[in-house]
Amino acid sequence: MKIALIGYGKMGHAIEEIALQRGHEIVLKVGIENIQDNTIENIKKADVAIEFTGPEVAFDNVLRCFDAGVPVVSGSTGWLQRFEEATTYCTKKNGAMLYASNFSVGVNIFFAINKRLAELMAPHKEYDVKLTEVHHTQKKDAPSGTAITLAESILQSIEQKKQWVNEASKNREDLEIISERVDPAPGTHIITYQSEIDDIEIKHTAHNRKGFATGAVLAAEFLKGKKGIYNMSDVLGL
Ligand SMILES: NC(=O)C1=CN([C@@H]2O[C@H](COP(=O)(O)OP(=O)(O)OC[C@H]3O[C@@H](n4cnc5c(N)ncnc54)[C@H](OP(=O)(O)O)[C@@H]3O)[C@@H](O)[C@H]2O)C=CC1
Ligand SMILES: O=C(O)C1=N[C@H](C(=O)O)C[C@H](O)C1
Repeated sequence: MKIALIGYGKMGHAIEEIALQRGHEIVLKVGIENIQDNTIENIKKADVAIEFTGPEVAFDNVLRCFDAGVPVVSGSTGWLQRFEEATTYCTKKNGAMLYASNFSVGVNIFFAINKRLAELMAPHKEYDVKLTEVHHTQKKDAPSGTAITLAESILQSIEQKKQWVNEASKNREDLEIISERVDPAPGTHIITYQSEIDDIEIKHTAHNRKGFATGAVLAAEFLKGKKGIYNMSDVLGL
C-alpha cells in the first residue's frame, strides 16, 4: 500500500517504521520543513494518507485529503470542535476518514473497560470520579484527546456529573480532568472512583509510541478503498 505521511514529527517517524516493517511504501512525507509538498497532486500518489500534525492544522490537512480523493486516517488531537464540519465535507466529497483520539489496542480495550465501569458505578453515588492524564512537555493540547473520549463516556453514565473541566473543582457536577506534563511520558490515563470507604482505579500506561503507530497503520490498511466515516472500533471489532 502507498502511504502519504502528513506530519513527520514523533508520530510520523514511529508510523514510518511500522509501515515499512509491514511492507508498505511511503510515497510522501510532509513536515514543516517541506510544507510546500503538501499538495493535492502529491497526496493523490497515495492509497491512504495518515495525518498526525497538531490542533491548529489538522482540519485543513484532512480536508485537503478529501479534495485529493484519498482516504485519510487522522490522529491529531485538539481539533474536534471542527470534526462535524469535516465529516460533512467528507460526505459531500464521497471521501473516507478514520479518526481516533488514540489508536493503540490497549487504550481501545481501556475505553471499553471505562464504559463498563461507569455503568457499574452509576447507582453508587457515594463515589466521586476524576481523571488524570500524564504526557510529555511538548504536547500542545490539554486535556488529551484520549482523556476527553474517556470523560465523555463517563458523562453518559454518571448522572451527577454534568460536564468535564480541565482543572481542580469543588463543584460535584464537574468531572475533573487533571493534566500533568512530565518527560518523557508517552501517555498515561488514570480514572479514579473515590469514596470514604475505598477507591477503585483503572490505569493505562503507554511505554512508547509503538502502539499508537501500529494502530494507525492497521487503520490505514482497513480504510484503503473504503468510503465513509470510521473509528477504531470498526478496525478492532470492539
Ligand atoms: N491518536 C493517537 O493515537 C495519537 C495522537 N497523537 C496526536 O498527534 C499529533 C502529533 O503528535 P506528535 O507526532 O507527537 O507531534 P510532533 O509535534 O512531534 O509532530 C507533529 C509534526 O507536524 C508538523 N507540522 C506542523 N504543521 C504542519 C502542517 N501544516 N503540515 C504538516 N506538518 C505539520 C510539526 O512541525 P513543527 O513541530 O515544526 O510545528 C511536527 O513536526 C498531536 O495532536 C498528538 O496529540 C499523538 C500520539 C498518538
Ligand atoms: O500527544 C501525544 O503524545 C498523545 N496524544 C493523544 C491524546 O491526546 O490523547 C494520544 C496519546 O495519549 C499520545
